[in-house]
Amino acid sequence: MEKIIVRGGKRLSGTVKVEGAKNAVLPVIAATLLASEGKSVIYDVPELSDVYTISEVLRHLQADVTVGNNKIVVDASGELTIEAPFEYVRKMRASVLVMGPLLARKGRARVALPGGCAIGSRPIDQHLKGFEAMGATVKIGNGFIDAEVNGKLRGAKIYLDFPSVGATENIMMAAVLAEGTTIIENCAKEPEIVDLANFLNAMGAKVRGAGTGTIRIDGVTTLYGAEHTVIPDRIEAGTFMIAAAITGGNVLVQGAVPEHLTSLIAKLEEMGVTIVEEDNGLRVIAPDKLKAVDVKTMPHPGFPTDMQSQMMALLMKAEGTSMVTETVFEKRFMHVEEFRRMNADMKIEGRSVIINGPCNLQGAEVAATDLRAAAALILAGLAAEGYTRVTELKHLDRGYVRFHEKLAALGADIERVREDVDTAQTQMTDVG
Ligand SMILES: CC(=O)N[C@H]1[C@@H](OP(=O)(O)OP(=O)(O)OC[C@H]2O[C@@H](n3ccc(=O)[nH]c3=O)[C@H](O)[C@@H]2O)O[C@H](CO)[C@@H](O)[C@@H]1O
Ligand SMILES: C=C(OP(=O)(O)O)C(=O)O
Repeated sequence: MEKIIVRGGKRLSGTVKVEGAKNAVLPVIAATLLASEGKSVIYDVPELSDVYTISEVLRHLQADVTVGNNKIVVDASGELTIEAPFEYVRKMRASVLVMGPLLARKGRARVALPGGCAIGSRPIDQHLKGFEAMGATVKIGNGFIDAEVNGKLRGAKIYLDFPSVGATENIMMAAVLAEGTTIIENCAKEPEIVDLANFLNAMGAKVRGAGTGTIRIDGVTTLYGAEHTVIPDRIEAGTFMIAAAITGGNVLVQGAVPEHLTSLIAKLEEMGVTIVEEDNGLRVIAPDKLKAVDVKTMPHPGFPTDMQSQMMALLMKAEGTSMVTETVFEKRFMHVEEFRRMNADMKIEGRSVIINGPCNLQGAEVAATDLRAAAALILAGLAAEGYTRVTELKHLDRGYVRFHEKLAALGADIERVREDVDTAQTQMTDVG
């Protein structure tokens, strides 16, 4: 079993470079399926297990995919198949993003129904509502979603009940090759939506309004392979900003885009952290004492749910009572029990968590329950007394490239080890 072992108490300093964004590259890779002519070349692709999973999905659909050196080349100009099986969807829910492109290009898509998720039920009804509005028939049975359109998809006016990131992306990708105009209202405004729109437009699509609450798409007949550089990962950047703040450090997060991080910057400043915009990123300088604040997750430009658990780690070190309210996902608080194993003083009240800081954090053996919880437990470990051992690293590898190496380069006492269950006790003693 692999573990990250971190000994708390080191002040981080230096420079860390942010990778291309996981949540931008996955829809962009799905969108390469729309090109019936030419190859797409995507740059700044992070080396993450999710990138390998979506690449496998595309290969399964008969696209020609080459991944390496932070670049991915996709040739989808040949005959594509239409089915994304459960073995991929179970590893990564974002596999459902091939549905829009397949419907647009092939008139049919068959995608395994995503199963349960540690952060709450995650239906895709808004994606399907959009496809139906464009003329598709959607059937669910035997663990699959089958969508089919007689002829071509037709442009439609679609109002989303919630500004879902995935539904906005899937509907955009379906609409670019539809007949006529599609208008998506109450759509998501995340920077990753803008990145996808830029890539689609580079392929020859006509998408306007990305980044606002209404997107308008005029369908075109053909899309072509294009080149694109993925935006920097604002969640990875935010995670390193918190690493600096939680260790009393001074770190330059290279590649962090201030406009993508306004809510996090505002909250960190409220806590007393100094944030300086430099030419190539954000410098984060921790104060002597952190102040408690309340945080509520919201769709962009609100505070991102993908930063909620890392922020909770930081609030455990702040003086006073903080409240974190999660409004985007149903139950994204699995990390609370793990924080408690580290002596955190916090309790769940409905959709909120009350944190009484500063907590005297102690190292413990803890298990990552989802991707961001993995990062948050390591952050807590940086500020805890003694050794913290974090397991279930498959979650971390979905979204962070060489996380422990980057932290070690900033001065953290951290290593990633493989421990057999039988010898775990001995080795833990050795390390600890
Ligand atoms: C690969 C990727 O980009 N993942 C991100 C994306 O996930 P994802 O695209 O899955 O998130 P959504 O914005 O769709 O989901 C937000 C909320 O809407 C609900 N919902 C969504 C679709 C739908 O058809 N019906 C419905 O009820 C979900 O259950 C959830 O409660 O945005 C989330 C919200 O910022 C982030 O946490 C994820 O990291
Ligand atoms: C929840 C996340 O990703 P996904 O939607 O791929 O599960 C995340 O990036 O934190």
